[in-house]
Amino acid sequence: MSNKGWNRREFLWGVSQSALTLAVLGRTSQQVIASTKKPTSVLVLGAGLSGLYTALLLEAKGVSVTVLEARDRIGGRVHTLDDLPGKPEAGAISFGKKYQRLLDLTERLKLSLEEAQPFEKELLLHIRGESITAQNWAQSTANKLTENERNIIPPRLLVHYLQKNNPLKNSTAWTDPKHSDLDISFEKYLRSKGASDEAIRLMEPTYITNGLDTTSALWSLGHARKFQDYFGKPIHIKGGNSRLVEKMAAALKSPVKTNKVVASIKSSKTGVEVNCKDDSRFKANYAVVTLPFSVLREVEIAPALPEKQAEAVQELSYTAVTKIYLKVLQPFWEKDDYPPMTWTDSPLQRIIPIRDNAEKVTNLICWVNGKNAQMLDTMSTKELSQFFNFEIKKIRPAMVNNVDIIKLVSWGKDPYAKGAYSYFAPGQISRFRDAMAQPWGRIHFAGEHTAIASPGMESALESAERVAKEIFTAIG
Ligand SMILES: Cc1cc2nc3c(=O)[nH]c(=O)nc-3n(C[C@H](O)[C@H](O)[C@H](O)COP(=O)(O)OP(=O)(O)OC[C@H]3O[C@@H](n4cnc5c(N)ncnc54)[C@H](O)[C@@H]3O)c2cc1C
Repeated sequence: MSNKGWNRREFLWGVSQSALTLAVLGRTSQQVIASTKKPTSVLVLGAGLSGLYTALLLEAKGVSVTVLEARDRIGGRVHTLDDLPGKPEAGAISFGKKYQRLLDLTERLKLSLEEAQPFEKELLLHIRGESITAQNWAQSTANKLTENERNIIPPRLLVHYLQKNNPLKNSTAWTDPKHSDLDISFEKYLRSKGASDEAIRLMEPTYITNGLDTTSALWSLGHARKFQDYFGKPIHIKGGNSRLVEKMAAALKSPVKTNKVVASIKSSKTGVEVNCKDDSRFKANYAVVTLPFSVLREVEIAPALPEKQAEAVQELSYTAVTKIYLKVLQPFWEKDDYPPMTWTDSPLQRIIPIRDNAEKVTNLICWVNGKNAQMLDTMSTKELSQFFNFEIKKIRPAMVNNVDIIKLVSWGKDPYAKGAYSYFAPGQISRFRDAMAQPWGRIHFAGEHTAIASPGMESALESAERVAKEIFTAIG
């Protein structure tokens, strides 16, 4: 996992001089191939951000790369819904000015950035069956928080507890064994910092995991530190984040092979063999696996992974996220005179407006995380639609008949993601962190779940750089 002997700038300079630039500027790729010491081939499994960036980095040094992707589209958890008004994102939405790798890539690929929609300042709270404006929250009878907490609106409680006195001073500190005493239940940690039962109840549903009790406090603090260090004003790629992965794929010498669902990976002394569900077979000197562990656990790996790594593949947690995209038929907020955004302690959790550049609401997303998302995932589309209408009648009657469900996206049910983001349960950082991304024979591992320092999309790119260095070292 270390970057010993590598200077990131030199490494990227190598890239800027070769595949990306050549492909993007249309120069011949022969010069790149000429720089290879020995002919080496690599199978990259998965065409998400980490797989595509790995492939570009390897091609830049003359490695012959084949990318295998299960879906009929590239990008994985970067997916702009081009078929919906306003082109909302199904996956990654925004990033910050310190996502250096992502910013370098967008510059090289001549993509434009623009400010992403900021978080809504005004919102309607619907708590314990009552509708309350944020301004009236502190005095509301539905507010059962303690004296120390009652001035904080429920969506800000987590920020309050996570950013106040975060013991992790930088974005890699969560991997330092000196903090392993924090690898305990996040709920227990929050209680030790004074969080009341009611604060726990309100924080639980919308947190970015499936439960406060089943999440490591160390992971949560590390995640909070990374976001604090990396984010700032949210930005995104003009026209949608899928434009980035599309351009990355187009810059590859060999097109991504889509509809290739990897079923088994074998590593031997001389190379790797990958078999896909359509019975196609691919051989190369090395494989880079970027599949989320939630999916990799169904792929046969031979020889079997070492015990701890195998446990990590089986047990790493992934957050269920279900998004219900809504078309606005009538501006219902003009009827009830509340802001368009709703935050509630009932199962629909958050209904967030999507705005165009003129701030006009184009549509809405009902964004549900964790256990509530898992509950929605058990429903048929018809049942979910009935449940949604039943719930909005209670939380926002003005919405009834004034919004229409136009799309459902469930990352939990997605067969090639099985969750939106990885996270560690209590005790898992100490058990798995060092073992989980170790190369096994000729199989190497990348993907957001294997990164250390950076969050979100940047973490996928961080992992690609690390794995490309591993392969270059292995080639010699
Ligand atoms: C709802 C949501 C919101 C997010 N918001 C943000 C945000 O605002 N900012 C941010 O920075 N990040 C955000 N992220 C996180 C970001 O999208 C991910 O960290 C990043 O895209 C992960 O890239 P990856 O390459 O590691 O994984 P993936 O993108 O999942 O790539 C893995 C690839 O492997 C493929 N695959 C799976 N199984 C197989 C198989 N058997 N055979 C072959 N291929 C297979 C998949 O189809 C996929 O293309 C969000 C993610 C989600 C889901």
